[in-house]
Amino acid sequence: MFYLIGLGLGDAKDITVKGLEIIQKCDKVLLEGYTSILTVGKEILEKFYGRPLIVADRELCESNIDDILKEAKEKDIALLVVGDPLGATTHTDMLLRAKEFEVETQIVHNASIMNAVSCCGLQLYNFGETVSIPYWTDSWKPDSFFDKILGNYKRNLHTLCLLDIKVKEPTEESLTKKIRQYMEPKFMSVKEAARQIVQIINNLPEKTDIAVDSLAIGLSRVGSLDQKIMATTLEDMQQVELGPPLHSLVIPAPNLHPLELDYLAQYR
Ligand SMILES: C[S@@+](CC[C@H](N)C(=O)[O-])C[C@H]1O[C@@H](n2cnc3c(N)ncnc32)[C@H](O)[C@@H]1O
Repeated sequence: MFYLIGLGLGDAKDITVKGLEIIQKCDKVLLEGYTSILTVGKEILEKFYGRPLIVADRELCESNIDDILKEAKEKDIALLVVGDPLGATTHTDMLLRAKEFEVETQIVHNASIMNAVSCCGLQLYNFGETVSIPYWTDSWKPDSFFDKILGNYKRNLHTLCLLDIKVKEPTEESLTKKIRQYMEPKFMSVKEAARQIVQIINNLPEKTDIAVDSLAIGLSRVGSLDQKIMATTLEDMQQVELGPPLHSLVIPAPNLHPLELDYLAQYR
């Protein structure tokens, strides 16, 4: 059996009872470590679950998944995913592949940033399409996510912006010299995301509904005891420090429900 188990967002104790019981009986437990991270590290999880975990990077999950699934035909194997295993991640491909191999699967759901974002007071019903904001490089500055934010805004919908994570990427030097060397993991902050959005707005040929003085909400480490939420203009968000990762940014709709406004007031 192949299990996909969500770990939730906070710490080791956010695992469900069902998930923990499965982890404890499995032959092998993998921890997916490239689409999200918990505020606690692998060692703390291992101590809490009482068993070793194998970190599964993108290469293992994408290129070597067939080997894992073949093994899951005979053994019980679990893949642990931070948040919900199907929330804003692409793990459905694994489930389809498992079906091809006739491997039985079970999903254990948990909280995701996709629903926990409601901690800022905005109603989930009023969110539009979620966007991902990628890290810009000197030569690659995609801005199509801004059109989606604008589309939501025009329909009076909020936008959840998920921010780029870069783990185990080859360094420039390793690519040219063909050596194995990886850069330090990078997690985009609300400050960096706001800077990219402000740059897009400032480069637009004409004004749009979203301006640098539009409201934005920064969220960090949602679900953990030291989560932080801050509501301010996009311009000011460029200076906001919300501490260690992970961060998300929300661009609220222009006309908020009175309850949303009241709740948000505590974060301004
Ligand atoms: C691929 S998505 C998360 C998928 C995860 N499986 C889930 O259901 O939450 C990763 C992005 O979500 C956001 N995120 C995840 N957990 C977060 C948290 N606890 N606080 C703030 N943002 C978070 C960050 O922007 C991060 O880069």
